[in-house]
Amino acid sequence: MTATFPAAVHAPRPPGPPAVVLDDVTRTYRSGSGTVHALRGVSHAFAAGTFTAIMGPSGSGKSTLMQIAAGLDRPTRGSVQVAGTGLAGLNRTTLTRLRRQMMGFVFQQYNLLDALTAYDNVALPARLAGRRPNRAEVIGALEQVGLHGLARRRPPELSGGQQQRVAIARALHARPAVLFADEPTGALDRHAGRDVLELLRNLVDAPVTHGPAQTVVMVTHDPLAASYADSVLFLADGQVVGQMERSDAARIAARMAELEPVR
Ligand SMILES: Nc1ncnc2c1ncn2[C@@H]1O[C@H](COP(=O)(O)OP(=O)(O)OP(=O)(O)O)[C@@H](O)[C@H]1O
Repeated sequence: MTATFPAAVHAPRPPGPPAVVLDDVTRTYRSGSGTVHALRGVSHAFAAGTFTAIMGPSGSGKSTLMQIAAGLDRPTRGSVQVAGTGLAGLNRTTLTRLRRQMMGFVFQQYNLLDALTAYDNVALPARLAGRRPNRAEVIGALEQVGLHGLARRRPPELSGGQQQRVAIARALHARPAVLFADEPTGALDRHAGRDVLELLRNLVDAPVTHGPAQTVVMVTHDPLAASYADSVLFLADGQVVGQMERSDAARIAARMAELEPVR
């Protein structure tokens, strides 16, 4: 493989208190053919103000871990805390409110509303939280991701890379404590993917003027994407089997190759 060390070499930031804590999380699915152990006793603390990539072979539990960390699914056993709040006892309404206040999402398929303009997609979380969006800030977020002048376009009128940047502008504007990204570069070409990764890196590195430091948790299959993170968490068969700090794509790829089942 020809992976090179990315331009995103970054200075370490002193670790803060955890933004997300998983404690002995197990998730079991019952299906027609039996029981699937998607996660088996996973414990991990994602420090605030850090960027973590989650990697592992297909079916190792990455998406399940992210869904549970974001309160979109509940563990069969174990507990999750986000910004100091335990998710276990929360009812659906409180959980939805916490998600809107604290979390942002960037998925492979952009999760934008096609009927809304880029501007209105960025302003949506504020509106959902009952706040009036600040026009200058919404435009500022779009400018920050290089979409100056495209505020009135709807997602179908934008390229994949531009749509993903709208999703990131929405996260910039909402300033969630934790941004969950699931294969955010999966549908993009190399150039657009690099732009997105640099934006995610900048979210974490930007000086915190108000509110909590931003934390990014990203699921990816791509070692080059993972090399933008402070830390890479490796899963296999529903368990954490390793962690690498500030590593380059070649070393991450080598670790992944050890985990992939021989075909
Ligand atoms: N709703 C479900 N019902 C039954 N089994 C499920 C369900 N969701 C996930 N699984 C199983 O749990 C395991 C972990 O799935 P998960 O999607 O978390 O893996 P992943 O590492 O994200 O995989 P991929 O890289 O292929 O997206 C797999 O064996 C999967 O088939």
